[in-house]
Amino acid sequence: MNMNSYLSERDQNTEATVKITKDKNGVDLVTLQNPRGFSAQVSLHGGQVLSWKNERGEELLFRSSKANSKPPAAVRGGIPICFPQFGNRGSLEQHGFARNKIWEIDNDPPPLHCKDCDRKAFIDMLLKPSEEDMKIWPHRYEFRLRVLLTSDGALKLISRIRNIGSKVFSFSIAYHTYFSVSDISEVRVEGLETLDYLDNLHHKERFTEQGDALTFETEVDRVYVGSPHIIGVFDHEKKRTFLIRKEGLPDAVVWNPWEKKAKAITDMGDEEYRQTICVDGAAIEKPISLKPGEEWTGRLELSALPSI
Ligand SMILES: O=P(O)(O)OC[C@H]1O[C@H](O)[C@H](O)[C@@H](O)[C@@H]1O
Repeated sequence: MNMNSYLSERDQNTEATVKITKDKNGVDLVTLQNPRGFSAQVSLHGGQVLSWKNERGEELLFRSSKANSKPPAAVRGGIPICFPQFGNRGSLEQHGFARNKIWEIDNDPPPLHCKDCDRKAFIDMLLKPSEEDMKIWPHRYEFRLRVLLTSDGALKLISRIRNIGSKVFSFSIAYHTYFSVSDISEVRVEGLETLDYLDNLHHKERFTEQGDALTFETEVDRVYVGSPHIIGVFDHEKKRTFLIRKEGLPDAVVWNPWEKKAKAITDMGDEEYRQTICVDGAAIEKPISLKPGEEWTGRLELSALPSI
């Protein structure tokens, strides 16, 4: 696209919009667009962000060509929400059930302090347990998720989880963010140097990160504990930097399946591991405990910037 057509297209979009359509499985699909032409798509299946595009229409999140979008399958790509369990660290199914459920649109959410919400490119969703769900995880909760596109194109996910039952419960959570990258060999992750991590490839044993920035030459499947509020993912080939800002999410997961694991995964193309890196804001090592009536808030903000 040349600069003139880009500018005239941008000028036409002066308002933030929220559109709700149905996907091929009849599930609501919410499209957010900001005045600059950034867009995001969120499915009520899993409350999952499936797409995030910049003002030039370039996709910033990876989604596998083999992704199965039929509920209750988990969609491989975008930002699946792992709740109330991460991985196999508990008795529930892998990554908990939130990503498999159909969420509802929350038309009347409790007030939320949010400085970017005046531009209206956001959607509120809600997940509550059914009586069937209570047999699997016997806790009464309300999980509210706001997905928001800011006026400069950042994607924010704000979660509020409230204990509305009469017993304490605890949970883990991860925003399992599949970034789209040119090639994994071009990627560097900064902000995790010298931190301790739990290595899922070595029985969750604890190690300390030695090197400088993280680069990839083999499978990586780690939970970095107590990580900083900002992590950077640099893509040298695309000259793009993703910044991950997080609050209330002390840990960070880094995952790339590499070749062998990718071949074993049926909903991922053999070579597609090269086009993605998962870097998640998460709370895993110390599960979050909520007494009756208590609420937890976690915020994730993703921005995509040109590399300097
Ligand atoms: O295949 P999934 O259930 O979506 O999980 C994909 C991956 O998620 C996390 O990164 C885990 O640490 C990995 O062990 C797992 O392979």
